[in-house]
Amino acid sequence: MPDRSVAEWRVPGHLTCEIRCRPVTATSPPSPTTEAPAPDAGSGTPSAMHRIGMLVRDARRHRGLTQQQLAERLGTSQSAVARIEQGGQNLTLELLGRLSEALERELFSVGPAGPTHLRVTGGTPLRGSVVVKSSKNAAVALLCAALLNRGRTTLRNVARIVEVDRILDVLRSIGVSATWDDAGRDLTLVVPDELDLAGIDADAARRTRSIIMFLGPLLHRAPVFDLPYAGGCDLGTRTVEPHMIALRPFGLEVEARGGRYHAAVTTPGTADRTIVLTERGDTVTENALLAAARTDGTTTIRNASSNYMVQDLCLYLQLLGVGVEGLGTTTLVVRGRPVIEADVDYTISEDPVEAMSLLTAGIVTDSELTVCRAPIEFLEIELATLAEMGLRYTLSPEYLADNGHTRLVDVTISPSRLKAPIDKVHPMPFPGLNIDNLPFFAVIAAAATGSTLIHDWVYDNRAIHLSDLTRLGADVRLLDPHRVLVSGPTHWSSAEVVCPPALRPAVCILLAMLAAKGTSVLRNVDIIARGYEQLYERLVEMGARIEVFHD
Ligand SMILES: CC(=O)N[C@H]1[C@@H](OP(=O)(O)OP(=O)(O)OC[C@H]2O[C@@H](n3ccc(=O)[nH]c3=O)[C@H](O)[C@@H]2O)O[C@H](CO)[C@@H](O)[C@@H]1O
Ligand SMILES: C=C(OP(=O)(O)O)C(=O)O
Repeated sequence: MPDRSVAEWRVPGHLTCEIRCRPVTATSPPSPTTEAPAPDAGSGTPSAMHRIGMLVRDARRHRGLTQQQLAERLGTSQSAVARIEQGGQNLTLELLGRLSEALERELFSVGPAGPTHLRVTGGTPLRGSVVVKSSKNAAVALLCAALLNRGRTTLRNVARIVEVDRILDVLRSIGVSATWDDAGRDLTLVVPDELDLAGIDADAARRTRSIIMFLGPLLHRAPVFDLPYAGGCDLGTRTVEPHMIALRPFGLEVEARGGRYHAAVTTPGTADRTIVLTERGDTVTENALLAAARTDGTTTIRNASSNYMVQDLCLYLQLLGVGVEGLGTTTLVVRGRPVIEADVDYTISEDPVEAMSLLTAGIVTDSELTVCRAPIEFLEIELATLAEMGLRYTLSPEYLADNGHTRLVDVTISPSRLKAPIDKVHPMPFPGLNIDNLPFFAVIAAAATGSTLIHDWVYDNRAIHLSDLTRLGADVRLLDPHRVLVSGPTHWSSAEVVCPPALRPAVCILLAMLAAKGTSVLRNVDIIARGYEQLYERLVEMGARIEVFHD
């Protein structure tokens, strides 16, 4: 196999026509009428016509249409629609186009076919330096926060990731204007006087958990509204109850029914309020801040998260003229402004989780590597733990991020002989070890001598995905859904692995492949684009051998 870089693979030699099946979530409305049965997918591999038929049927049901209603939109008969869905109708491109229009969704597109896979030839060190991009989690919070502002919000240095696109799709669907600058880095948002909440892109909304952060801003915009259920990675059940508790003092009552949150808002009774969060969660703190920002009087939020994305949000709210005190602490005091109309520019700060991912890439490949613009305040415990494990690194003098607040450093790591830490590695809300950085310790622990206990008390399903590292030769024992025991050092070996359906574990497998001699294949990597911008290209620039390919 020739050694081709990602850049070369990204220029397709030819275009293929692809029928791209968009998954329909479990919350789709049930099929409302009597209709001809669709082909039985369990009876063998369905033909292309059957697959298209199933795709049409799923899309129709997702829109809540009967076969008869779809037939009317197409100007055909119900029996013709039944034939299409059974795979018994030859489809012209013209008919596929009309179907897409009638179903209001792209059923086919021209481009590289199928999901994205990686071919990774590992076992060689990386070199040079890499710059940390801005954070996914601050970006989604600020996109939701922009809904508060009647003026123009320009967000600078926005990560070009799928999670941002999903929230943008939702914002645009309700009428928000969102325009990238020519370089595609800065985003200008203008919110209309009236939002089209009925037109919300439910498909995009259901793919992200961050849609929950629409509740805080929207309670100022409409007395009743609906939002689709929040979705996201497969990390196990994630509660929304703390959000409901936090938003009740602002007059918001939410009933979850039929795949949607039905929200009703009454005017809060008191001028000032104190909210005690039952969990020190990041998005729940952000939701409380978003609700408080336009509520008259003073809101005190106790047990607030002081994590990086919350700090970015506080800084943006301050720019909007909202009084926010207690930045970086667990008590935030907000003096709301019922009308916010300000033209502001805010530069999103660097992502500590991306920084940790890039450091891990260097550590497990025994590299001399510099990770530039790492937000040190949000990596201190991680680095202290790594120092304890024997990692050799140096830090540049600190400098400020473009938001004027976040402290950055360049971290240079050197090849090190790692040993397991004496105590377990476990996350805590900031200033603890970041919950999203924990999975990377599994890969690092596999490279270290001795046994490391990794305790993910937070997510029911995230640690489970780490057992995929065994496919590459690691000794990872799942003690229970929350605890893995990793014993090293690992003699990594190449393998073919299907990407776990969770962002950080997926990246962990990729990084282990960089450490493994020989050629590995990582299948269905599209989930990585949810939170990382051009990760493969940037690793290739550091000397990694990664090819992107499609079926
Ligand atoms: C868009 C965004 O910003 N996402 C981050 C945010 O999600 P988010 O704020 O949505 O995280 P969740 O509210 O889902 O919290 C994660 C899990 O931790 C539990 N929990 C949380 C705090 C607490 O004090 N006690 C407790 O038990 C929750 O019940 C849940 O099971 O925070 C998570 C935890 O840092 C991160 O993994 C996500 O990347
Ligand atoms: C769990 C994560 O994020 P989200 O809240 O967007 O699912 C993550 O970033 O690893």
